Amino acid sequence: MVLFKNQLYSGKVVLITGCAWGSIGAAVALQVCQLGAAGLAICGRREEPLKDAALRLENQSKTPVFYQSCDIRDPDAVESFVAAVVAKFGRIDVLFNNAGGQFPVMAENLNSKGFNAVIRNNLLGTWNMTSSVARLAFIPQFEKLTEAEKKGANEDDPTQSVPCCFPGMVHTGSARAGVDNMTKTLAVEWAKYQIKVNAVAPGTIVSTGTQRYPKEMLDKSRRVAPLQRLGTCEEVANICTFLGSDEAAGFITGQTFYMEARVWQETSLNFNRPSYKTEACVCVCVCGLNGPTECDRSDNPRLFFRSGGKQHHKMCMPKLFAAIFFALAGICVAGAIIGCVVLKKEIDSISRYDLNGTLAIGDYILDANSTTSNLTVTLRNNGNNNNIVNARYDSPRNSDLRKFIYVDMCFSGRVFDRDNSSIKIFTTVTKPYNGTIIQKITQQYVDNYVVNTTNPCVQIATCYSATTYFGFQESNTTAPSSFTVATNTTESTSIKGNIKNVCNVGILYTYPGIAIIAFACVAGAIIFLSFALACVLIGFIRMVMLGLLAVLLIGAAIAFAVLYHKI
Ligand SMILES: CCCCC/C=C/C(=O)SCCNC(=O)CCNC(=O)[C@H](O)C(C)(C)COP(=O)(O)OP(=O)(O)OC[C@H]1O[C@@H](n2cnc3c(N)ncnc32)[C@H](O)[C@@H]1OP(=O)(O)O
Ligand SMILES: NC(=O)C1=CN([C@@H]2O[C@H](COP(=O)(O)OP(=O)(O)OC[C@H]3O[C@@H](n4cnc5c(N)ncnc54)[C@H](OP(=O)(O)O)[C@@H]3O)[C@@H](O)[C@H]2O)C=CC1
Repeated sequence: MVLFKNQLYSGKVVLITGCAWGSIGAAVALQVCQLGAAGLAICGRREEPLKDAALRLENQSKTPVFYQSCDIRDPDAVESFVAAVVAKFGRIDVLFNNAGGQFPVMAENLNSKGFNAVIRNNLLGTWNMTSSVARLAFIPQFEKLTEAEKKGANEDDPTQSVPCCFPGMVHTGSARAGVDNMTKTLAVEWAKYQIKVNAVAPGTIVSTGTQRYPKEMLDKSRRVAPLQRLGTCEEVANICTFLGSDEAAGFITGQTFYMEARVWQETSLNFNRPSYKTEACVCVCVCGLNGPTECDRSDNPRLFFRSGGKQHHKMCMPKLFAAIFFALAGICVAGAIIGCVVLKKEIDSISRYDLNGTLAIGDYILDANSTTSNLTVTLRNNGNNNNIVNARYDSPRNSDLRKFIYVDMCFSGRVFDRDNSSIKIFTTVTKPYNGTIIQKITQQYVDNYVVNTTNPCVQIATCYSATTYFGFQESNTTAPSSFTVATNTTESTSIKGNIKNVCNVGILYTYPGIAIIAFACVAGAIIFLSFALACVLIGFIRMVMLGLLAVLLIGAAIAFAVLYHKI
C-alpha cells in the first residue's frame, strides 16, 4: 500500500534507535528506506539483531545502513555512536527515539533501582540520544544555514500534564510522561534551530517487544482497546514516517500522538492476581542464569517477560532452589526407603538361610555338626624335628553362602605337644580373605607353616567373620583330631566334619553397598530438607553463607582437633 509520496525521505539521513527486525523501529526504518532515505543509522544493545535488520533493510531498499551496538543509557556510548553516524553520513536529519522498554510490575513491588532502570532507559536514554544528535548534528547543521533559511525561535515555555496513565508499569508511565514533557519543552526551546520535536505514544502494538509479554496481558489490551484489536508496527511507522517528514508534517511540533484512546477501566495487568509473582519465579530464574540478553533472544515470551532483574533473582531464586532441594530430599527419602527395604530383605534371607532366622552379634555361622566339610591336614616332618603343616579346608557351604556377605575367612592352627598333653605351642595362623565375596571362597590354605615340635597334634579350624572381625574363640574350639606324625615320614589325614564353630559373627553388614546408599540417602534427605527449609526461611544467599560459615567452623574444629591430637 502506497501511503506516502515516493521519495518522501529523499536525501534524508535518519537515525533510529532500537531496530531489531519485527520491532516498531524496524517498521519505521523500512518505510523511510523505501521512501528514499540517503542513509540510515540504527543502534541497539545487541549487535546480532542490528546486523540482521541492516541486511534485510539493504536488501529491500537502496539505502545504506550503518549499525552500531549502543546502549542509549550510556551517554558516552551515545555520543560516540552519533559522532560515528555523522562521520559516516555527514549529517542527521531525523531522529526516531524508538529504543526503550520496561518490565511489567505492580507499583508496590517495584523498588527504586527498578524504577531508576526504566527511567534511565526511557527518559534518560531518550534525552541522551536527543541531546547528542542535537549538539552533534541538528544544531551545527542549522548554524550552517543562511540567515534566510533560519527562521525565528519560539521562547514560550508551556507546562502540560500527561493525559494518560500506565497502570502496572508506573516506572515507564513516569518516564514516558517525562518524554512527553521533554517533547513539548524541546519543541519550544529548539524551534529556534528549526528542530521539530514530536512524540508518538502507541497503544499495545504487536511487535517483537510485546511478543514477550504474557498472552493474558495482550488479550486484555485487546479487550480494552476501543477498536478491539492490537496495533501493528506499520501503523506506528506510518505516523512516525509522517511526523519525520518536513513535507508531510512540517508544521507539527511539541505533540504527543496517542495511537489508542484507551480507557483504563480495565487494565492489561490483573491487579487481583497474586500468582503473578509466583509464576515469575520459575522463568526468571531460568533466564537469570543466562542474563537478560539470552532472554531477549528467547522465543518464550514468558521467559523474557520475567527476565532481567536481580531483584527477581532475590525474590525467586530461593523458591526455585527450595523446590529443587525439596525434590532432591524426596528422591533421597525414596532411595532410603528402597535401600532399607532391600537391606532388610537381604538380612532376613541370610538369617533364614544360615541361621534359621536368628542372627545376632555373637552368633556363629558355621554348622557345628556339618558332615560335609572337608578338612585335610598334612603334617610333614622336614627332617629337622620340625613339622610342616599344610591344611586345606573345602566347604560346600562356601558356595552356598550368599554373595553379599563380606567376610574375612581365616584358618587357625594350633599345635599340641601330645607328650605333655598340654599346649606347647600355640599360634594362630590367619589368612584373611579381606573384603572378598564369600561366594568365591571355596578353599583356604595354610601352607608350609612350620611347627616346632617333634610330636605334635594339630587342631585346625576355620572361621568366618563379617567385615568386623571379632576374633578367634578359643573356648569353642575342640580339636577335631590329632595325629602322631612320624619323625621321618610324611603323613596326611583327612578329617570330615566335626568342625566346631570358632568364630563370632560381628555385626553382619550384609550388602554394604546397599547399606551405604541407604545411609547416604537418609543423610541426603536430611541435608536437602534443611537446605530447602533454609531457602524458604532465610533465602538462598543467606543459606549459602550460613553453609559456608558452618563448613569453615567445622573445618576449623577438625584442624584444631588434629593439631591438638598431634601435640
Ligand atoms: C500489554 C501490555 C502493554 C505493554 C505496552 C508496552 C510495550 C512495550 O514497551 S514493548 C517493548 C518491550 N521491550 C522491552 O521491555 C525491552 C526489554 N526490557 C529491558 O531491556 C529491561 O527490562 C530494562 C532495560 C527496562 C531494564 O534492564 P536493566 O537496566 O539491564 O536492568 P537490570 O537488569 O540491571 O535491573 C535493574 C533493576 O530493575 C529491576 N528489574 C529489572 N528487570 C526486572 C524484572 N523483569 N522484574 C522486576 N524487576 C526488574 C530490578 O530492581 C533491578 O535491580 P536489581 O534488583 O538490583 O537487579
Ligand atoms: N509494542 C508496544 O505495544 C509498545 C511499544 N512502545 C515502545 O515503542 C518502542 C518500540 O517497541 P517495540 O518495537 O515493541 O519493542 P522491542 O522490544 O521489540 O524493541 C525495542 C528495541 O529497542 C532496543 N533497546 C531497548 N533498550 C535499549 C537500550 N537501552 N539501548 C539501545 N537499544 C535499546 C532493543 O534492542 P536491544 O534489546 O538489542 O537493545 C530493541 O531493538 C519501545 O520504546 C517500546 O517501549 C510503547 C508503547 C507500546
